[in-house]
Amino acid sequence: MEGLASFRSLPCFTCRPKRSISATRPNSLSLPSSTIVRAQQVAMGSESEPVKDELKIKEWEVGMFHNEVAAAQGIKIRRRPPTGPPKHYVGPFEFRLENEGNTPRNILEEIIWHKDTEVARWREKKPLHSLLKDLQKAPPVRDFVGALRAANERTGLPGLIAEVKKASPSRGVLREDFDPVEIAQAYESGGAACLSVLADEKYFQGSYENMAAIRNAGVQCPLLCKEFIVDAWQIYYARSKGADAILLIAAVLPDLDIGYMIKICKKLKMATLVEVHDEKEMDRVLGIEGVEFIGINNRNLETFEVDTSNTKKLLEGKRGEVIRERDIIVVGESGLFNPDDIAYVQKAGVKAILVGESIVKQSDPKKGIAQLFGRNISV
Ligand SMILES: O=C(O)c1ccccc1NCC(=O)[C@H](O)[C@H](O)COP(=O)(O)O
Repeated sequence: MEGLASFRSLPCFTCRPKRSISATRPNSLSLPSSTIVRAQQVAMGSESEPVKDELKIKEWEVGMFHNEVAAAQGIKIRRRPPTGPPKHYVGPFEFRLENEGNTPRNILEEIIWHKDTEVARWREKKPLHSLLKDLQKAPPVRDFVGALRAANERTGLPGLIAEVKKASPSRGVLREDFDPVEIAQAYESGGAACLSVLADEKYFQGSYENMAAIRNAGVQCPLLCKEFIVDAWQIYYARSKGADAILLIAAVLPDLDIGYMIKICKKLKMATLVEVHDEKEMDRVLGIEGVEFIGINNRNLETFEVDTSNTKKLLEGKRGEVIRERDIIVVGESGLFNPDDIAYVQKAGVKAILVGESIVKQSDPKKGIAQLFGRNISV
């Protein structure tokens, strides 16, 4: 597998310092090639114990600079707590009182801190050489963006990415009788072009297994692994479970991580949906090589506020022109409930939409799709 040759267990942004990060901290982020070789040995399971320890120390050192690099790009979400284990999110007021130390500043930061430790555990349990074997058995990749374009051309409406989501931090449990395969099948027969499957367990009650079950049940729609990706390992794992696309959140990942992860996805023939929420993130993302597929989230993941005019704002003027020139497919995400909402974001320039709550809550999600669009889009 060609893509695996470039996998490293070290944080990604450290290994391809295209920009002069070291200008701010000499020698801290350019790893010597011997370290990279040893990282590859660890990834392939052929290293000795002292080498493993040395690498862990190196990884920790590099991790300590992550927040610094991210902050330089305007990213407010810190990858790790400044010191010690995280406490739980305590809300904006308490944050002001307590956040001098290790309290996450908002729910997105809490999720990321949890994900960072969770993924480190997964990597220990399933190193790359073991993941490689699973990857060889993965089902063939399906064309996610192609399916959205085809749906858009067929219906004249934005292609639908229908979200299989049991719960969320902002809305709590959306559906008690949650059968992911049944919901996925209903979405498919209702005319969804693609599906988004929540993989996070702690905050969304999702799982990678739900995605594998949907794929193994014969659902034809391409699948987006809706996960908080902080490490390339998750991309390979998602592929091994049948994902055709992954999500990268610009509020969380520095530019070099995004560029590097897009390259991995290309090698795996997967699509990469890069999600932005504000103008600054959109400008950053438009400057990253290889970005072809952008999601505009109308939900502020730090405050939960939803405003569909966000999609319009980010597609106005020069940004919209660049997007059209480059034929980038834009997805309008969150807070879409009825045909007026769809018409609004379509007029703003989206060719696809990502919808969860308004359809997953319906007793018949297939009918939910027809209500969302104001007509049956499956014919
Ligand atoms: O929805 C949340 O509470 C949330 C919290 C933290 C990070 C992400 C979160 N949601 C992800 C999404 O934005 C939505 O699942 C997706 O866009 C669909 O939105 P909706 O149609 O409003 O369910």
